[in-house]
Amino acid sequence: MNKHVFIIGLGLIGGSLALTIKEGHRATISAFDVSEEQLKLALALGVIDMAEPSIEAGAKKADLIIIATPVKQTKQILQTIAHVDGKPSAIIMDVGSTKSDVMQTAEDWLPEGTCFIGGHPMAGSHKSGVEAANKRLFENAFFVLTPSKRSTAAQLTILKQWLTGTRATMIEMDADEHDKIAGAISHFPHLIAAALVGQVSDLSAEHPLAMRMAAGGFRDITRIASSSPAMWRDIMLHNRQEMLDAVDDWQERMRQIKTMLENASDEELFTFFADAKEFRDALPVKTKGAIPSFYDLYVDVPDYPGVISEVTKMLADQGISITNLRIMETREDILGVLRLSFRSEKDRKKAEECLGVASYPTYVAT
Ligand SMILES: NC(=O)C1=CN([C@@H]2O[C@H](COP(=O)(O)OP(=O)(O)OC[C@H]3O[C@@H](n4cnc5c(N)ncnc54)[C@H](O)[C@@H]3O)[C@@H](O)[C@H]2O)C=CC1
Ligand SMILES: O=C(O)C(=O)Cc1ccc(O)cc1
Repeated sequence: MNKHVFIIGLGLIGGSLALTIKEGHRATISAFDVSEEQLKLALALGVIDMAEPSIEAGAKKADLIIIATPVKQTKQILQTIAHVDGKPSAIIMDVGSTKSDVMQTAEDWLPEGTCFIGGHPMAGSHKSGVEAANKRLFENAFFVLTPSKRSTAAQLTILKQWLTGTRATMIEMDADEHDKIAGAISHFPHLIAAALVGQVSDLSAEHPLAMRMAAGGFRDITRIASSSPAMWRDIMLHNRQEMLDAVDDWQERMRQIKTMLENASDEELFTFFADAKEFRDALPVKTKGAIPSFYDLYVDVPDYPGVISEVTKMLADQGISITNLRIMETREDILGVLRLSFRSEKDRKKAEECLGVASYPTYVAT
């Protein structure tokens, strides 16, 4: 019999998972989202087979339930699911960026015998919404699973089979360890990126040129400051203690840097940068899917009618699919005025070559 997958919260991650599951399984995929727009768009894009009128309606018939909402909502949703008389063999998972709170809620609320396994794909983007969903989003990335008393080894194996289409590397981890590591490598960098942007934003009030001159390094290190504010607020609140510890550690590091600068200590400053470079250079090579920024290409186009259709036709003639297109409003803010998004690095490269032949300057700004 056809299996049924039910996704609650059909944005970037829910939509991307729907696409990966569709590839590998003959299952019916349905979804519920508080945003009707997201559901309509998902149906139009073929990301899901049907929309559900409520959480209860979808959860009742599902073999796999995926909660892919912001972490704050996940708690409420688990409480709703707890009252649904669903299939006894159903597996429930989430994809939230924090795990301890969610695992505790599942433990507190779900009836004995209900299977819940925490999940966190360590790949994503600063973009949100089902329109940004991409079946290659998780390729080669780590996908953390946090099994608990609420799951068996056999259920974990079944869940991994559902997720094979992600082509991610599954790792199992305790929720507290997950929150410590994710706190350091993912959550805290978001605080730093937003604080750096704040610093330059304040500076630009007096020196407007700062905004226009912000390039290279500043763009690299602050890309994630363009992420969803609501999502990151909730992640911070769910991983508050780890963030407080990280802020303490950071203040101590800044104090040491201040001393090095006050002492004009050239040797210490050199070592500070050299140590950082050594560790950074030794990070695993960024392969597709390992927390990618999407495959965007900025194209500097002249301002005359029809130029956009000229560019898109050129790419279509070469069989290169564009997944998104946006006209950037401020030329000063970014090199190039047209932002094209592609499904893969290969497509972006092909587009770069194709447009290069036609003498359009292109830029990659990750
Ligand atoms: N964005 C990213 O790069 C990553 C996000 N995550 C986690 O995945 C989860 C989802 O994130 P995204 O897909 O990026 O967010 P998103 O904003 O693209 O999608 C979330 C969806 O949930 C819906 N929603 C909100 N409250 C709801 C409710 N009560 N019931 C039903 N639907 C509801 C929203 O309308 C939206 O469509 C979050 O918990 C986030 O921490 C995990 C890995 C990467
Ligand atoms: O765009 C980026 O680099 C991200 O930071 C994506 C991301 C966001 C949330 C996660 O829990 C994991 C990855």
